[in-house]
Amino acid sequence: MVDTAAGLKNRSDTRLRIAAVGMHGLRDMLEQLAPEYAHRADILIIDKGYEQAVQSVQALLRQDGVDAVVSAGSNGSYLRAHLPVPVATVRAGGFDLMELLAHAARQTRSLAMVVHGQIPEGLRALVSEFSLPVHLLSYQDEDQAKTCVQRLQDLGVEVVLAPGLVVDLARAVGLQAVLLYSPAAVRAAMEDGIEMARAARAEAARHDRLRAMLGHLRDGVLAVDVHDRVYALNPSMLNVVNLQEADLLGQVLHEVQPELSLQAILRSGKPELEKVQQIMGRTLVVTRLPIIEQGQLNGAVLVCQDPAAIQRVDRSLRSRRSRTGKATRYTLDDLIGHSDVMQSLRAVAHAYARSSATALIVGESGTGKELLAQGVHNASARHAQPFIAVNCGAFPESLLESELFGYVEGAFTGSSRGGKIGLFEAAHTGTLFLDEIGELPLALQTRLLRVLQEKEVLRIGAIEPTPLDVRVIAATHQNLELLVEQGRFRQDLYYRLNILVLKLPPLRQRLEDLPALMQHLQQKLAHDLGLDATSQASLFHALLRLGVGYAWPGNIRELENIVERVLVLGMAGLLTKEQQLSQIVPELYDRQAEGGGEWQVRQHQDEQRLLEAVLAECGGNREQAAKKLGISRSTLWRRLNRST
Ligand SMILES: Nc1ncnc2c1ncn2[C@@H]1O[C@H](COP(=O)(O)OP(=O)(O)OP(=O)(O)O)[C@@H](O)[C@H]1O
Repeated sequence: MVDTAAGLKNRSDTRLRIAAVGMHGLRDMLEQLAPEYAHRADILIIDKGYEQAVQSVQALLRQDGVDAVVSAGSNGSYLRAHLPVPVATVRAGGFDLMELLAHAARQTRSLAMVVHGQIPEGLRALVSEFSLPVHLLSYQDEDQAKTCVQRLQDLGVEVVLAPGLVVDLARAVGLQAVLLYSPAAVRAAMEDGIEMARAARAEAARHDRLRAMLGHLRDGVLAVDVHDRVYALNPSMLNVVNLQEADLLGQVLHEVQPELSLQAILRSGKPELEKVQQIMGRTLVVTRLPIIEQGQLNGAVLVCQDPAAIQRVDRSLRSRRSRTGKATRYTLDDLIGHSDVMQSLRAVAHAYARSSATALIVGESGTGKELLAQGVHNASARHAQPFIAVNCGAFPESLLESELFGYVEGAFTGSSRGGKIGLFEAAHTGTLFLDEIGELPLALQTRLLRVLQEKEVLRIGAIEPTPLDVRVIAATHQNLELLVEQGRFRQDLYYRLNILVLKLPPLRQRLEDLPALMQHLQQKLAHDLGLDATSQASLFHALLRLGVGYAWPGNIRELENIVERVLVLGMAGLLTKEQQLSQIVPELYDRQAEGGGEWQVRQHQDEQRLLEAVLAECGGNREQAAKKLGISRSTLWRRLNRST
C-alpha cells in the first residue's frame, strides 16, 4: 500500500518532531520561541534556505523522522513543494500587521512593505483607506527579491517591512529593515505545525493499520480519491491485474486501467455490488463502493474477488446446507452395448462431455438416460463438481419452483429462516440433470429459459440474481416437438435444449446387446447381493432365449428387474428348472406384450442381428455360439436360415 506519509517511520509512541526552518531574523525568533514548545515537541532549528534546507530536512527524515516543518515566505513555499511532510508557514497579516505598519509609519514618511507572493487585498485596501504613505511590493523568488530591493533604493525608501530574505538584502545595501513577522504570527505557525504533525501521526497510524489489514486480504483492493487518483492498493490487487505498484499508485485509474474504472461510482455515489467482469482476461467478481465521509463523497474503492475462491467457500456452505447432491455412480464405460448405435452414441457422448452447452437426452423409460447423463458429467471437466438430478414430473408446480430456484427468507408464509438454496445453486460449477423435462410447467419453463440465457438464477422473492455456472442436461421420453405443437412446451426453450442431442434407442432395437447386458447385470446384481451366479448359467441361457423374442417395454430397467428376480429366486432354491421360468417371468411368455405385427417384423430383424453378433463373437463357431445363446446347434441353424 502507498506510504502517503513518507516521513513517518513507525514512531507512534515517540515525541513529535518539528523542523523550524528560517534564516536571520526568523531564525532568531524561532530560537527565542522554541523553549515555549519544548514540552510538546522536539523543535529542530535549521538555519538554511531552499535546496540546502530541503536536504537537511530529508536527512532528518531518514534518521529519526520529522512530523512537520515550520517556515515562512518563499522558503516556506519551496519546502512545501519539495518535501513529503506537511509545512506550516508564518503568515503576516491582520491586526498584527496593522500594528507593525502604524508603528513604522510614525517613524518615517518613506516606508515600504514587501510581501512574498500576492499582495493581500485587505492590505491594499487598508493602505488606501487610511492614505498610509507606504509602497507595497511583492516577490516570488530570490532573484525577484533582489530586484525588489533595487526598486526600494530607486524609490528612496528609508524603512522597509519585509520577510527575512528581503530584510537581509535590504540591510546589505544600507536600508533600515524590520522583519515582517511578529512573534504572534510565528507562534501561530508553530501551533499550526504541531497540529499538522499530530494529524499526520494519526493518519500514519491509521494507514499502518489499514495496510496490515489489506495485506492480509485475499481479495484485491484498490482505492482512489475524488479525482480518480489511486492512493491505496494491496498486493492481492497487483496479483489480480498482474501489474507493479508503480503502474497504478498515484495514477489516474481510468486512464491507466479503464477496465477497473471507478468513474461511474465517483459520478453517481452509488455502490455496484458483485458484478462478474472480465479483467485482464480473468473472470472476477467485482464490487465498487463509494467512500463517503461525513456525508461527502471522498473517493471510491474497488474490490476484486476470484470466483474460484468464492466458490470454494460457497461449495462448503452449499454442501453443508444441501443434502440433495447425489454422488454419481456411472461413467460412460458403464453404458453397456457393442451395437453400432451404442458405439456411436458413446463417441458422441464423449464429444459432448467436452462442451458445457445444454444437452438433451431422448429415450424411452429405462433406457439409461440418467446413466448417460452421469457418464457425460463424469467425462467432463466438471466431474469433481456436484451432479444433481431432479425429476420434473415428481413435484407439484409450486414445490418444484422452490426446489429448483430456492427462495429468500420471508419470500412466502412458511418459508424457512435464512431462505433456501435451489438445486440450480446447489449444482453450481457442476451439472444439473432435469429428468422428464416435458413435465415442466410452462411458468417454470420461462424461468428455466432465463437461467439458461442469463446464466444467473433469481431466488423466489429476491431482487438480486446470483451468477451461476451450471451445465444443464435435460432428458425426456416424450416427443418435445409434439408438445411444442400442442402449446405445452415453449418453442424457444425447445430450441435451447435441442442443441446437443443424444438419442437412446429402446432395447428392442438393439437386441444384439442383450447377451452383454444380461451378463453385465447378472454380475453386477450378484455382486451387490453377495451371490454366486455361476451355478445359474442354464437358467440365464433360457432367459436370453426368451428375451430375444420379447419387446422389453420397460427397457433395461425391466431387464434389470427380471435378472434380479431370477437370480434371487434361483439362489433361494425356488427356481431350479427352466420350465419354472413361465411362472417367474410370465411377461416373457405373454405374446400380448409384444405389441403387434410391426414389432414381429422388427423382432426378426433384431434376432438376426443378435445371432450374427454372437456368431461373430465366437469366430463363426456355431457350437460355441449356440451354447452362448442357450439353444441347440440345430435351432441356431434353423433360425439363421429362417432369417435369410
Ligand atoms: N446401457 C446400459 N448399460 C448398463 N446398464 C444400463 C444401461 N442403460 C440402463 N442401464 C441400467 O438401467 C437402469 C435404468 O437406467 P436409467 O435410470 O438411467 O434410465 P432412465 O432412462 O433414466 O429411466 P427413466 O426415464 O425411467 O428415469 C439403471 O439401473 C441403469 O444402470
